[in-house]
Amino acid sequence: MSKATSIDQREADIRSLLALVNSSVEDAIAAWKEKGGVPGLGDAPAGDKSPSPALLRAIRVLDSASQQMTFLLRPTFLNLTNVAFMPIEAAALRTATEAKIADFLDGKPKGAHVDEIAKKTGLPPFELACILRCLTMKHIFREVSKDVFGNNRGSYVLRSVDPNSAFVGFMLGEASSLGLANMYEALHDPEYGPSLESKRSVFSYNIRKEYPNTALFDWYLKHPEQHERFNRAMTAVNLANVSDFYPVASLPPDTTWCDIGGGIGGPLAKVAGANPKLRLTLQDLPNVIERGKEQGRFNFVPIDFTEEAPVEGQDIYYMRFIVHDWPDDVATVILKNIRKAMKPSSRLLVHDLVLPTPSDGSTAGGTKNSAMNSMDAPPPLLPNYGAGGILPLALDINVMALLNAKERSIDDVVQLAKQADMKFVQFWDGVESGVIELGPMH
Ligand SMILES: C[S@@+](CC[C@H](N)C(=O)[O-])C[C@H]1O[C@@H](n2cnc3c(N)ncnc32)[C@H](O)[C@@H]1O
Repeated sequence: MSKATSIDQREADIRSLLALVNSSVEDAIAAWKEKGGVPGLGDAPAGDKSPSPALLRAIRVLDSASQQMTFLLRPTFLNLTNVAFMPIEAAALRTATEAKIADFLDGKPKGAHVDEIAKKTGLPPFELACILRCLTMKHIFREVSKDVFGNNRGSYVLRSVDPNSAFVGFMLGEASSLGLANMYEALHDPEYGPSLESKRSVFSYNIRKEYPNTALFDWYLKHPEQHERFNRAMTAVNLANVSDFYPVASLPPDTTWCDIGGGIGGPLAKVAGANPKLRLTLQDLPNVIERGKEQGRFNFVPIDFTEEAPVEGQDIYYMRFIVHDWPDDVATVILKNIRKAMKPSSRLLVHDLVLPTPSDGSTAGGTKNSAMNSMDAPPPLLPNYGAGGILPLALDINVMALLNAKERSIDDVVQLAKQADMKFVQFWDGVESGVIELGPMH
């Protein structure tokens, strides 16, 4: 246990946290101004602009400092409810999303009475009012007057045309009810607990009676509606766009860029927007590629990346949120398949959430890179930013539960790359996520 701090030091720490809140708020306002100005509670969200790394950096400090500060000042039981009550908010959000309430409220600036919303959705009015009022406390919907609810910035993205609604549907649908449920029981199970195979995850445990030996992506093949929603959900993931922290715009004309496991083309469309002179290829499973074709304009080549190499001789191979979907043995096979297709100058960009590593001057693959460390939070914040740095750690649990997979540190990826005859070139920091650039070893 750490040595108890003096009362004076504790007060000083809280004031230091408040100073970090103040400075990070100014940084966040400046970052929003770059994108047109700070949004209000009632505004519709501004298009699908990706957050800048500067904004993500400011928010990381703000979340970290404000949540550490309130944790210190709140009674312990109330701190516990912050986590233990999360399923209540999640259930309310799922219900409002499934009922398409944001669609019904669209174009109604004065909102609608809960009785009217209840009639439209087939849900009972008393319960519905409880659900909507709870969500208004989190700035999702607003209560215009007693029992009259309207859309706001938080609810507008729940309209069914918006991929964010698919993301909520996926996370609070199969990811929660089949992925995160019964985690304790699955991890205790003598067959599923110790196994590292994709088809022995918590998700596979929960579906084992109906679908024995089945991993998530195989289950999706039998559930086209959820599969479609999953593919749309991925296009909602709006962290820093790769072109905001990797020099996509300055790549020479006709550079070939192959997005492996690119889904229905969300990330590739942003790459095309940053540099229209690139030659772009989208690869994914055949049925996903068919859906991607509806988005147009790329070279579409189906692939099973666990079985075959991607298109040969590309300048850049790019994978976003792919390596984190697989246990080490399969991830190595995928990297080996890509290595087969690479020419000496090819680069592989592994874009994932990156687990923090200690700031002890350690190296990735023997190459120092000062920008690669995220365990550098200013004290008294936790070195890994605590609440402000939770995303990679939370998603580490999510991919573990769904696929027996994991998020990785830079060194973890470099170790996998070595087994596939690839070496570390550089790390590109996107704050929440990052790109690990790899090249052929020989
Ligand atoms: C987490 S999603 C990421 C999609 C996209 N890269 C993005 O960031 O939005 C994983 C993708 O891997 C694809 N995938 C899964 N197994 C695959 C396989 N064996 N071969 C090719 N693609 C696969 C899925 O269809 C899905 O599009």
